[in-house]
Amino acid sequence: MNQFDLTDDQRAIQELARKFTADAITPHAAEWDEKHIFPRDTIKQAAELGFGAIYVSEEMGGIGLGRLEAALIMEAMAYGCPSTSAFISIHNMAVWMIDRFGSAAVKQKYLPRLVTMDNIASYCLTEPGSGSDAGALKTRAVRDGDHYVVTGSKAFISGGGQNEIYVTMVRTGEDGPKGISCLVIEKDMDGVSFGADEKKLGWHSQPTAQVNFDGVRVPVENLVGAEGEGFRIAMMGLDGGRLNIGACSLGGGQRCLDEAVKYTKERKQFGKAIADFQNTQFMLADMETDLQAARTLLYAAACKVTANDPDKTKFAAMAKRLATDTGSKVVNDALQLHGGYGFLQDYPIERFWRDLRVHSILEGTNQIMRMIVGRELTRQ
Ligand SMILES: CC(C)(COP(=O)(O)OP(=O)(O)OC[C@H]1O[C@@H](n2cnc3c(N)ncnc32)[C@H](O)[C@@H]1OP(=O)(O)O)[C@@H](O)C(=O)NCCC(=O)NCCSC(=O)C1=CCCCC1
Repeated sequence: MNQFDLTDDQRAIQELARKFTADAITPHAAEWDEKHIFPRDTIKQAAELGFGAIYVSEEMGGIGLGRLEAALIMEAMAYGCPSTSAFISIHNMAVWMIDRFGSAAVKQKYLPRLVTMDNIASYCLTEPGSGSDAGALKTRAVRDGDHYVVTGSKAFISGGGQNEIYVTMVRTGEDGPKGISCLVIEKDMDGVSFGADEKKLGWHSQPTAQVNFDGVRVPVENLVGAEGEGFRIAMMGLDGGRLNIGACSLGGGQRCLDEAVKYTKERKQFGKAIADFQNTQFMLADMETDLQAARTLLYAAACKVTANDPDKTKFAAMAKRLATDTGSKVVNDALQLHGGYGFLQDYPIERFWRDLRVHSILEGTNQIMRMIVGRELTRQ
């Protein structure tokens, strides 16, 4: 695997995440998928390694690492289960928003229970009527004394109904991105309710549900950043989230490549291992090449986001687009190389095929990623 000039510390965190995956994730992932088990205990074990607060400073209980280290962790965990890795990534994105933009009071109130993952955070931007056009969201928060009164609904929320904390983008002002603010809302606040657990193609180890707010009274101190800064904060959160979703595709894709190499060396047809046919070798060669290329771009993008480089949003979008498209292509080719067996649940490929499919849709579709890159290139 590409080491991209990793430091000793980065290799150590990668090894820690790989060992955790081999011990605690890989042996159980097929069962979580088949029985739709949400592995809260395993997630708690991940938090004990610091994986619930990757970007949070050590004084606040986190491990204070950067975007490349986070990508290494997510990539390693996705080798066992892309769904569980992505779920932990989303929590980290929401926690980063609180840690980076929250007041001292809001950080003190929420971070101690989030870093341990005793409470888990959801990221609430998408609504039934606004997906790609996130700036058109309608959930309204009206100021009433020292509270906001929140009314509206959020759709496709990972952890919806299970998580305790909802980092929610709401409209406090004018139409469009500038009227949006970010609020921390708790599951147990009066007026919070949830839709049914969505039935999905993949990502079975995590719940997904609509979250509804019906006149929920949220203390003003739960505002993250100033009024009107919510869209920018949400987008900055997604710059990091998109890297991690890309990393999950790379980890899942690597697992499928490794499975395909193993299978084609064992499977015999026409009197020899199918790995000895040129067609197989060309396919495996392209899978390896494409994964390495996407990984190199993703790690470079991660360094740019950590450094707050002016090009960071463009690089995160390019990396998310390339890594998730590559993951989808690699898992599809791995399934083809497994022949009919790839279509059966006896082999892990079909689970990865289902889990990786959504990565080119969520946290910004790959069409929106191209739009971001195109806009940056043509900006006057
Ligand atoms: C790119 C986009 C389409 C942009 O839109 P517009 O044209 O309305 O807004 P525009 O004019 O581009 O911008 C407004 C202000 O905002 C600043 N800013 C934007 N990005 C950033 C950024 N990255 N960093 C800092 N500032 C940013 C921008 O500069 C502007 O400010 P200014 O007016 O200049 O002062 C945006 O809406 C987007 O991206 N959609 C995809 C949503 C989408 O990705 N969901 C995913 C939801 S989450 C999800 O899918 C999950 C699924 C599973 C569970 C977890 C979550």
